[in-house]
Amino acid sequence: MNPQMDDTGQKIRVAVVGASGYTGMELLRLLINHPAVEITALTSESYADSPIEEVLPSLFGMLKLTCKKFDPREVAKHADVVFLAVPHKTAMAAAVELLPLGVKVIDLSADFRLRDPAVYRQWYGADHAAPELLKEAVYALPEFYRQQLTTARLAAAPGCYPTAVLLGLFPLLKREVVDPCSLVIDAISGASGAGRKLDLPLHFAELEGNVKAYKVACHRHMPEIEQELSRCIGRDVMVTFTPHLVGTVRGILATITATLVTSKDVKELRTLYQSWYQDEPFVRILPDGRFPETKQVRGSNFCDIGLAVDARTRRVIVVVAIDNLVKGASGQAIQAMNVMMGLDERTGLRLPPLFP
Ligand SMILES: NC(=O)C1=CN([C@@H]2O[C@H](COP(=O)(O)OP(=O)(O)OC[C@H]3O[C@@H](n4cnc5c(N)ncnc54)[C@H](OP(=O)(O)O)[C@@H]3O)[C@@H](O)[C@H]2O)C=CC1
Ligand SMILES: CC(=O)N[C@@H](CCC(=O)OP(=O)(O)O)C(=O)O
Repeated sequence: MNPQMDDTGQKIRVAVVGASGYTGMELLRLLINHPAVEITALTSESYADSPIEEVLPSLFGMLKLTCKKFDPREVAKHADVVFLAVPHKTAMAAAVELLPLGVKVIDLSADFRLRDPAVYRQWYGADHAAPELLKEAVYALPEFYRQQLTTARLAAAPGCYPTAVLLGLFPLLKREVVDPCSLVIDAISGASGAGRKLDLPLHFAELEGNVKAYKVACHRHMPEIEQELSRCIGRDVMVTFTPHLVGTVRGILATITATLVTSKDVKELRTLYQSWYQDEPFVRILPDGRFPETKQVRGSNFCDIGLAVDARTRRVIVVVAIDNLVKGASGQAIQAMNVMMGLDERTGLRLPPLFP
């Protein structure tokens, strides 16, 4: 098959719901260069009837489309695939309206990530609008659910922190190299992880020069991480997860520590990771002595992983970096779309990081 077309030889018509936000914007930045895609519809509630190049001046001259208020019939008329880049709770209502109209839906929010509606209610404070769809939705981490994505009509793009943590931990847990009760995760995010909406702690004067822990022991990504780790090894896993906000724009750096239950040295662990991810285009296992940096992945779909072993404490330290808006959101969603539409998974995503 021509890797630049779907199996009918047509361009894939794509709509972005929530085009005015950060992940919507990032979807457009990447999709504009995607050779198999035509962007056909954009929605925004606050900027209805505004040309996108006015809403997002960085796209001036690159995309001649006007944002409309969300109308599922209008969106479905113009699209084969719809990305939902809107807040939790809004996304599930939109998916319920869109799916019967025959489009594929890729949701960037958390609405279809958790499989148990009771867990969703506990962490998101609302009843799920479509619990039956939770069974159908595929958790869109292509490195682990590639096969399921090939036939999916509803994909739930993982959260940004879970993406980094799961890619960093799966090989260790699958190969039973660490004690699953010993997982401690410290992760740092830039402010774009919180979206574009106005919020006092994100004001320049409060954010610049600051680093702080937040939602300590109660972040809603904890159940998402635990769900996927538990599925990975077939028994319940709990983690200690501490997110931090730092005064920068993009990037997540996650440092994961776990107690080794076998006497593996760092060379053996690196070999394990290299073989685990050898066919993965977006996971890079760094060589001995090198550790990931957010600036080395910025603007790209890469997930960089570095490893160390502290022989004194018998703990392994896994450091992971991603760009929260790319591999942590929009790039990953496009990667999932490529799989769902039978395209080469790398299409439109072969971007070197933006450095310095
Ligand atoms: N930022 C990140 O790093 C990541 C974000 N996500 C998830 O992706 C989704 C989008 O996040 P992000 O782009 O950062 O958020 P933003 O706040 O930047 O954008 C949200 C978008 O949704 C629209 N919107 C807001 N409220 C409503 C509503 N009630 N009904 C319809 N549309 C609404 C907004 O604009 P308008 O008012 O113009 O319609 C805007 O286009 C969220 O669910 C978020 O959790 C996931 C992974 C990473
Ligand atoms: C810095 C910051 O505020 N980050 C966000 C993570 C956003 C994200 O990736 O994920 P969701 O789609 O699950 O909202 C937070 O902690 O809520």
